[in-house]
Amino acid sequence: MALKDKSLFRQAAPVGGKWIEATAGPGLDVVNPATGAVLGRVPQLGAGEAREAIEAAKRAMEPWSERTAKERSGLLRRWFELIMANKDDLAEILTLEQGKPLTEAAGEITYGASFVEWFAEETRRIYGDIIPGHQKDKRILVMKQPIGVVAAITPWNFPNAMITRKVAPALGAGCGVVLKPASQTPFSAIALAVLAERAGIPLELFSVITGPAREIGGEMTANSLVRKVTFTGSTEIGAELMRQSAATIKKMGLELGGNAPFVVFDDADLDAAVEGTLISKFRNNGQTCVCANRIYVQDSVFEAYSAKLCKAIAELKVGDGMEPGVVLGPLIDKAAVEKVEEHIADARSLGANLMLGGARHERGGTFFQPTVLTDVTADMLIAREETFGPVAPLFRFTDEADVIRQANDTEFGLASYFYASDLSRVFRVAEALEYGMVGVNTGLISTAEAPFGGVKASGLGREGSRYGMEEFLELKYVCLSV
Ligand SMILES: NC(=O)C1=CN([C@@H]2O[C@H](COP(=O)(O)OP(=O)(O)OC[C@H]3O[C@@H](n4cnc5c(N)ncnc54)[C@H](OP(=O)(O)O)[C@@H]3O)[C@@H](O)[C@H]2O)C=CC1
Ligand SMILES: O=C(O)[C@H](O)CS(=O)(=O)O
Repeated sequence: MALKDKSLFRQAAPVGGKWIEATAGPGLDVVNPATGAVLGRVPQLGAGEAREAIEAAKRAMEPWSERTAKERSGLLRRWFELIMANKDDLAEILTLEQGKPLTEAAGEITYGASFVEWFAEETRRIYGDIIPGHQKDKRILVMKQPIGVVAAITPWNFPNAMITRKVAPALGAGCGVVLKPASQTPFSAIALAVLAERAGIPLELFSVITGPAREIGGEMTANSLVRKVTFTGSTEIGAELMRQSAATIKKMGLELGGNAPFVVFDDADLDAAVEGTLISKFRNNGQTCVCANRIYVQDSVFEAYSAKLCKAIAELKVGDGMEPGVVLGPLIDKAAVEKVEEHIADARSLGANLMLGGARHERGGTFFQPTVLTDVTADMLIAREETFGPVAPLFRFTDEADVIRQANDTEFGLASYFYASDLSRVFRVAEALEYGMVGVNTGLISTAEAPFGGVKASGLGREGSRYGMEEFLELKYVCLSV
């Protein structure tokens, strides 16, 4: 690891304002998915440290929320500036622990920092209301106040941005945060805490608890000081956390699984559609919850689109994310490879044809060939489950009403995409798709300015945009008799 600032790679975790070193007790190894080499160790913490962190965050919240919005905003801005100033180091740490190519990791750091920048600005615009009274002597005030201690649990696929997308608005709202990052990618979270402390944000407000998820999550969901649980990950775990949180009536923010349709109509710009497919399907090697998971192509353009797509995919370089020119890194682990293989085998056994790839890459390990399947049908696993890998399954369709029905035929509702030119079709289809987000003639929709989130089994709430700040606030109605 050739960091400019070696203090950013810290084998320790901040708990309630104190750093606990990995060498101080039992630790957890963190492995580079591209090589299998151990990168370093983090402390193995548990319910006790989670409780300590929650209590410290509660104590620190009072003076923190009493600071002016301008003061909190200024400290978040400073954190943003430090993240951007250390982008290269943060990107290297991210690539080494998660596997994505260095250029893509740098893009994630910029994307993650944009949430800190955005919520530094939103912090100063947490407006309340004064509503005309219902009686002559009454005045109605609506105040917005910090919800309380926030517990955040984040996944391995975006180990920087999924953290800033939660921690920045929570701190801006005046809350304290206790974070459990994914075990495969804790160093990106720890580096963010190093920089938050350096920016002047009190460390008691931002703890990182590394260790067994179920034990730590159990404390987070049971502890009554935690008033908000914000989670990004699988639908299965999101539902479990919701059940566990019910006893203490916590507000839930759930960014869960997806099964995004990507529809190419006969009036689409096919070159743009291929470009959109590459970014939507192969970003992070297909390991994002908003990746195109089912690609529907209208009959009359199927041959032209699929030929263009295969030509473009064949040029994608597979390799270690630290190598120049690599576009597709390794999958996160062996289980991810096995799920991709299961989806391909199942589809082919039910009649799908292999147009490109289809097997483990010659590099070995968890590298996989980018793959295109045709003649895919709704009865295949790949149509019903999120693949979370570099497989593009192509479906044919005839008419608009039919493809909308197919696109909506899933319990998920996170992201969806379609390419078309006719304006009335654009509005018809965008309004008919049952998803939290719709990309029209684009395969990349994620940005701090917009509300990110899903419906149905894809979750609750929104992150980013002005809506993302509301998730960490409570409304207080004051009825004033004057
Ligand atoms: N909607 C969205 O924005 C996103 C959704 N996802 C979805 O998540 C899945 C892939 O991510 P993956 O990380 O495997 O998902 P998981 O749900 O397995 O893990 C996500 C996080 O939850 C933790 N966790 C796991 N089990 C528990 C538990 N019982 N109690 C508390 N915390 C727990 C994990 O910790 P540990 O690492 O220690 O196991 C990790 O930090 C896919 O379905 C994907 O679609 C992923 C990213 C974004
Ligand atoms: O974890 C994910 O998949 C992210 O939410 C996707 S995005 O925000 O980077 O698009």
